[in-house]
Amino acid sequence: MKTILEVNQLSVFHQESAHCLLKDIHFSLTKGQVLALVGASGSGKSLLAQSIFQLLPENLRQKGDVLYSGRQVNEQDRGTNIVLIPQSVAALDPLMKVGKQIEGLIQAGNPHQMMLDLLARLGLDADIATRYPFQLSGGQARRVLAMIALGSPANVVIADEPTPGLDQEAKNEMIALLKQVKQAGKAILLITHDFDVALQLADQVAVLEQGSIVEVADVEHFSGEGEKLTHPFTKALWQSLPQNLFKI
Ligand SMILES: Nc1ncnc2c1ncn2[C@@H]1O[C@H](COP(=O)(O)OP(=O)(O)OP(=O)(O)O)[C@@H](O)[C@H]1O
Ligand code: NI
Repeated sequence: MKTILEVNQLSVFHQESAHCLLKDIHFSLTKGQVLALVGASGSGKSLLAQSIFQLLPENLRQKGDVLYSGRQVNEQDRGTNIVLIPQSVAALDPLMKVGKQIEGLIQAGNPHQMMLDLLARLGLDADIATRYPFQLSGGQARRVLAMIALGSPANVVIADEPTPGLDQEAKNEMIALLKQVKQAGKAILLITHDFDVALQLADQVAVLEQGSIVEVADVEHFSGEGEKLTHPFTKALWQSLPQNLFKI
């Protein structure tokens, strides 16, 4: 299978103190592959997403390689080849109506109709399109962010926490949409706290601890009592699922 995103020896550090926040990260993604990235709050998940996207905060620097189709990622790749569903809903443009923001990214067919179809598929009223971001609830804003990314032509989708704030129905709809994105042959890096979501979508799960990937496990290895998993954090995640609680 052809690799479309490759991350090699990627490190992120403070510009001034050289303190390392991500250390020697490497993984690759092929078409139609979903890699879930899990880890405690503050372990570096969002920084990894931002560094792949080459959009780190100003006081941080990165070194190492991020390759799209075998060449270094550049600014033009953002939003065209690689798209980010950001963790913060502040990423929406506060001065532009929501419908226009979605339509702006849909390049094929009839953008207005596709925008309305996507709204309906995510269980959102059509009148959402005429509102400004501040007039949306947190869960609505999150779904709109996902729509913007899913409507884009990019081959690589980085989803930074796509499900918090969603009720079960909206969460299932988001999972179904991401499954369609996978089936369309796009690669997804799925950052999530919701381990159940990771297991429903991912081919592999990477575990980040204090800036390092400590294990990459095939999703099939999450079975039984987790004997095929190597790292204690990965085992603890598996054992903490409601269906496994009675076993420990
Ligand atoms: N601009 C910055 N300057 C200095 N340190 C930062 C900066 N941004 C993030 N950090 C630190 O880097 C570490 C990783 O942050 P990051 O946002 O990637 O965590 P995360 O795994 O996404 O957490 P969460 O699950 O809460 O979203 C944290 O310790 C954070 O305080
Ligand atoms: Ni984060």
